[in-house]
Amino acid sequence: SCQWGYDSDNGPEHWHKYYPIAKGENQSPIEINSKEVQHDPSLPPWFVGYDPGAAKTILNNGRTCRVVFDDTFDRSVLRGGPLPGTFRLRQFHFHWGSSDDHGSEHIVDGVKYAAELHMVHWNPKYSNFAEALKQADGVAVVGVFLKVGKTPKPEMKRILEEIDNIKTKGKEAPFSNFDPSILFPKSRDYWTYHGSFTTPPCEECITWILLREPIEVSPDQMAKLRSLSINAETEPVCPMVDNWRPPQPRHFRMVRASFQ
Ligand SMILES: NS(=O)(=O)c1ccc(C(=O)NCC(F)(F)F)cc1
Ligand SMILES: [Zn+2]
Repeated sequence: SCQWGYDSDNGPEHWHKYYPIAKGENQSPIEINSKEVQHDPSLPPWFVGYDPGAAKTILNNGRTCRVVFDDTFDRSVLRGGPLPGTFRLRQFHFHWGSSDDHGSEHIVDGVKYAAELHMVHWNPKYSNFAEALKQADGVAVVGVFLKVGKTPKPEMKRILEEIDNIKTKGKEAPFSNFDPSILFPKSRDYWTYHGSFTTPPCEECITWILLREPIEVSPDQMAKLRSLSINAETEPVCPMVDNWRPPQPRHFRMVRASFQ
């Protein structure tokens, strides 16, 4: 059936059968090779104005851990950088590996990070997210790499504390008063290119803003993320790990850097 996933029988190599765009020319993720990146001095800085009160719930949807925000008005927004106008924060989620040496979706000069955080925003010039994802300029995702080091990221604590309440598919818990910009690294340097959802329906609607500087988390924090399960409560335990899509062909796309 159409239940896509990351296993050998429903994973990225199968997605095109139900979502033909998965074989498109603007798919994500991609490999970023610094040598082929074009520094664009005209790229402005990006800004966020997030209202902590917009945070609503944290859920396990059987494929990732997602935090959802109220996006019924311009309450938490992203603007600047390569974007035309302001984009509304809708949710953020993660992709990670079964061990610290892989797990990110984008790969930078051959480096695979342990995980990748995606902050998903949509263009309110379209009436809703479902409409926006059909447009080339409909969605903007800020990607942040997670690397494993000795120092835990204190700002990840609240998210990881909720993991025990959303262990299995379909579990949801209230998640309020959270400004996700505390998860950003110090530097605002970024790469940007046009791409797609990295999961079905793989729509080519995303302006990617990938931050160059990773955030550092501890081994225990990564282990906490890996303690999530993809199964429902009543089903056999199946760890939620390796929920990443491998890099897709870049084709004729330019990757621009905001930095030299
Ligand atoms: N991994 S990613 O590219 O940031 C990414 C971001 C958002 C969605 C999403 O909203 N899927 C649900 C929808 F839209 F109904 F299909 C999928 C992937
Ligand atoms: Zn994602």
